[in-house]
Amino acid sequence: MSHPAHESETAAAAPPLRATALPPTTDPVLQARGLTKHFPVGGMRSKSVVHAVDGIDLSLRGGQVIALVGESGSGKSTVARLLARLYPQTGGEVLLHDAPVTALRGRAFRAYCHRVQMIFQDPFASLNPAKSVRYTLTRSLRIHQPKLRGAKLEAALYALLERVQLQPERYVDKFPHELSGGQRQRVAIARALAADPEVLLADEPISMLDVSIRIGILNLLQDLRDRLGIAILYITHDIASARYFADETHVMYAGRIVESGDSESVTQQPAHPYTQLLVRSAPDPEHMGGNVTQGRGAEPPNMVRPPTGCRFNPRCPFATDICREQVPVLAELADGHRVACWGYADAEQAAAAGTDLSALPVLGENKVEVTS
Ligand SMILES: Nc1ncnc2c1ncn2[C@@H]1O[C@H](COP(=O)(O)OP(=O)(O)OP(=O)(O)O)[C@@H](O)[C@H]1O
Repeated sequence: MSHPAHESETAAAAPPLRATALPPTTDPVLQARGLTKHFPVGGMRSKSVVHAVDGIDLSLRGGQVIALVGESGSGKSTVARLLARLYPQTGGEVLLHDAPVTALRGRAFRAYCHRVQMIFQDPFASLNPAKSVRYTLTRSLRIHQPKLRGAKLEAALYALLERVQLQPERYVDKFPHELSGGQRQRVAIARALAADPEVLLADEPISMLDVSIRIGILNLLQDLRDRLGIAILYITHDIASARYFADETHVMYAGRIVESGDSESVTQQPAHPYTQLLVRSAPDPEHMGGNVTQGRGAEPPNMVRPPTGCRFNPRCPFATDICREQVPVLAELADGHRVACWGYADAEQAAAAGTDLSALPVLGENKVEVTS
């Protein structure tokens, strides 16, 4: 049996798949507006639901990476699956180039899949172990570009492998068991690229890989963003990798986005007490991918009966009555840096909520950082 080649042996030139790269765009390619998913639980007679995602807004532009960060169970994968149309939403909408997307099957769904592709966490499970790289990629090319035949199909196959920095002659006839984890993830990415997509939804694409090769996969995705102008949604529990890789970071807690903005601001001046906790719990950026701790004495929230008001309030050392009673308003801290926390509300927002500034938690101007 041949052994997986070392990751460093895989580098190959990476010419653009398209003749010309798409320039970064200002108009959103893919948007979520008020996206909500409640999963029924407890059998047919039960009215209980898991509040997996509640009212998420996201806007992905071409040539942009957005990270969706949060601990396990916060709803990140559900957002990605809703955007991939793997199941219907309970509320809100998905828009592609401003047009609502409704199809979950049929021709319209297939057309959507050309534009929006998903990469999964586990490259070991996502490739058929009985099929060679050639078979897997050729099949995907045939599905998405049925007019390709003969030499043109072979050229497209080689271009795909080069695009993911695998030397075609060396890897085209390999089987998954002959590849390292990183090489398999590259093949999975190549399969997604066969559709020539505008958007990649990457659900924890490095979390199952050796620490030493994670950076290589993120660099590859960055290259796809830069050269092809692909929009990437990067799902991760690792806020350190979001800082390194993403243009914008959105922090999710218990089905809601609690903070968003450019990655540097969100990770270097975290405002929400939960983001502060994430940043403090993050591993050394040199060793991307550590698990987020739950915080001191903290319980993950019950998603069937989530806490009222701010869902983080049972874990928040600053919480006051208003945090337990009312969903926080969105406060704009700086250009595009937003936080859903009563500690940053202004007098007008406090008055609209029927209270005054003295009833709000002491954050914002008097910010105290969470240290556990
Ligand atoms: N098909 C389903 N049926 C019922 N509940 C579900 C289903 N899928 C997800 N959930 C629940 O929805 C919540 C959000 O799950 P989700 O997988 O989106 O979180 P996540 O942030 O991606 O977590 P992880 O990092 O562990 O994948 C969890 O409470 C989960 O148990």
